[in-house]
Amino acid sequence: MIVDYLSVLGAEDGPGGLAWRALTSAQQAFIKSLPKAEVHAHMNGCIPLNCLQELAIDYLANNPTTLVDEVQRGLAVLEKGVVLTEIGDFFGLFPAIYALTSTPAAVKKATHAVLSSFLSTSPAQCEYIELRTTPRKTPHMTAYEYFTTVLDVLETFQGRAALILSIDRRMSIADVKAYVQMAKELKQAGRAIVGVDLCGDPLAGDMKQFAPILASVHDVGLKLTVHIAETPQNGEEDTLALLSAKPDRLGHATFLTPAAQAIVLDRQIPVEICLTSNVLCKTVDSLQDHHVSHLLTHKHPVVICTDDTLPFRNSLFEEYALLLAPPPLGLGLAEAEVERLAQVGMRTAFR
Ligand SMILES: CNc1ncnc2c1ncn2[C@@H]1O[C@H](COP(=O)(O)O)[C@@H](O)[C@H]1O
Repeated sequence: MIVDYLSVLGAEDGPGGLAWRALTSAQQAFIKSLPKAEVHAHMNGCIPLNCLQELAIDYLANNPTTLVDEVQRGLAVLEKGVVLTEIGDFFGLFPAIYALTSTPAAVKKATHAVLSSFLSTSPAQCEYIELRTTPRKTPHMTAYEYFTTVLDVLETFQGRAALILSIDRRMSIADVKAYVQMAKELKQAGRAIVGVDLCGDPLAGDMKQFAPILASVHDVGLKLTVHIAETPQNGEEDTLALLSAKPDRLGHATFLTPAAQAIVLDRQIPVEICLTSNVLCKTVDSLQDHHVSHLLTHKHPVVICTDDTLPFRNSLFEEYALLLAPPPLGLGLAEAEVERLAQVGMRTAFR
């Protein structure tokens, strides 16, 4: 049975909210008690809505003309709840969010709010988070200032958080080289950066050109994770090029071809699984059809993550509820299996 989320969703509910409420209080307590790691969370995709609304008040007061319509439209969509026809619609949400995080003060506030939403709730959503973000130049700061502002705030969480630098598939090769170099220098300077990610529009960029640059992060002890085979249009060439960079984890890995899948299973490359994200972006037909089940039958390492809590309105507790709740709201896994997956998550962290 496929759940028709649109007909059952309340303003605050995603698939995970429904799964969470289908659990007994003992099961909810069990999920809360598990030590967990969040390793696939995009900073600008995880800003709590109330923080974004506060940033919008400042922004609209200080920018009487620039992008006001776009920001108001974007905020209205996020407030109402995002409904996506396909994954391409998702990337259209970010210009409004980016307008609101374009000064160092706004970035500081947003970073603190994101990390607090994972680490400072009671109980915390996770013990440890690897947050990722894309260096971004704005009229108010350089990409280096943006990235180190996030890093400065993150380091105040003292070992409970580390940063991954995201490379966007839409970047020029010159930018990819420059940002990979930035990541290496920050790592060598002893900052709390543990890896590099590849993300963004799944169909942009020539991955054959990106792969050797991405692979070079290993030279300084950084780890590599790549969004891979996220859509059916990602061909085998694209996927194999990314695998040639020897990634240490994979994001999504939804549409691996048999040849790619053989490599992933053979090398035991852990896969970051974002159930709500995949269901709402419609890259999987339903939770029951999600590729995580296939990976689990192969006892392949997977780590359960949130991806973008702002548009998807999910939490790490709810993602775990999707594992435990009985079908069709969840996958109906046994508690021992859910606990094992939480442990895999802690082990696959890059720290
Ligand atoms: C749904 N799955 C996804 N697939 C691919 N890229 C994604 C993504 N979710 C988020 N991003 C990437 O992360 C950026 C926002 O965070 P940062 O500005 O980096 O902090 C988006 O612009 C997109 O490039």
